[in-house]
Amino acid sequence: MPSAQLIDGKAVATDLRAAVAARVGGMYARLGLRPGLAVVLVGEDPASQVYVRNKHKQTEACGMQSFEHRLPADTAQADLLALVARLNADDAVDGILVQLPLPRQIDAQKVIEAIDPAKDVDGFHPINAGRLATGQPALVPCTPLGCLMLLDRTLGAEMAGRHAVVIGRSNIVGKPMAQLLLGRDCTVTIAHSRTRDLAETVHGADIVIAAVGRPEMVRGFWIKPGATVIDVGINRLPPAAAGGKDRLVGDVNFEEAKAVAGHITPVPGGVGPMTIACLLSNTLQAACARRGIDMATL
Ligand SMILES: Nc1nc2c(c(=O)[nH]1)N[C@@H](CN(C=O)c1ccc(C(=O)N[C@@H](CCC(=O)O)C(=O)O)cc1)CN2
Ligand SMILES: [Mg+2]
Repeated sequence: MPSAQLIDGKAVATDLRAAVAARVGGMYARLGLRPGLAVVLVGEDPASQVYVRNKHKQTEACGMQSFEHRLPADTAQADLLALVARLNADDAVDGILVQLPLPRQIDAQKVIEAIDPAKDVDGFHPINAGRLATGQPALVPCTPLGCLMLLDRTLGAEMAGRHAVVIGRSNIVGKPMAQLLLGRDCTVTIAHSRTRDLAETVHGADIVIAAVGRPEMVRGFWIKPGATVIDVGINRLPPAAAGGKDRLVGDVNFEEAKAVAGHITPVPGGVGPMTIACLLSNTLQAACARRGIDMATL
């Protein structure tokens, strides 16, 4: 049985963090400035706590300042908006990220729109989404940006003219991913839960991006032989046997798909590590843009 080549997101993320750290070092040496990232966590969602802790550690490890704000689960929307306003006004803060999901009393869209677009390192503000959609320089959402970097390394210029199918239409992954693929001259289909003949649609794809949030939904027989498969899903399943650990699976049935695909990302160790590395890269980009520094000179 042939087996796909694994796309090692962990290794690419390590390289990207090293490149960011080198430029952060250059910025401090030349200008005495350190980019600052503020991360806001509301509530105690266990997965979010892990992600925020990792963001803090990796921000400091690459030489940037990390400002962590933890608020109780019953925080009023007005209080969160007031904190965002303070961070917008704080010159030491180059990037602001409010960890999602937010508790239900808070309208996430209102919070996203309150962030200064110049500090919106998540790239979720409508100004950045509009810039991406119209081909202008933008802060780009971290997960799709990470997927694009993995594709650039795997396929490079061969992406042009290829059929890419994005499964999922969220503002956070599916829609920006489709824009980025268009920017690489792919022919792009956005599929979703209401798409008819999803298996057939996916079978026509040279590049599959699975971002549906349903464990192992994409089956091996859906995949065109030799296709490149990028799995964005992170689904935690109960242990397979008593006493075991939770299992993490993607949106793709990995064992089946790897027998058919040309290249595939694993879960864990594929797209996930790229998300935080791209956040650090976006923070450096925001710091340079806000301060009129040409990043290439660092
Ligand atoms: N404001 C935001 N909220 C959320 C985002 C985001 O980009 N901005 N994305 C996700 C969570 N996320 C970062 O916040 C994230 C998810 C997964 C990983 C990761 O490294 N995954 C590992 C597995 C880790 C594990 O065991 O859980 C992997 O796939 O190898 C990093 C960041 C939702 N919220
Ligand atoms: Mg992964």
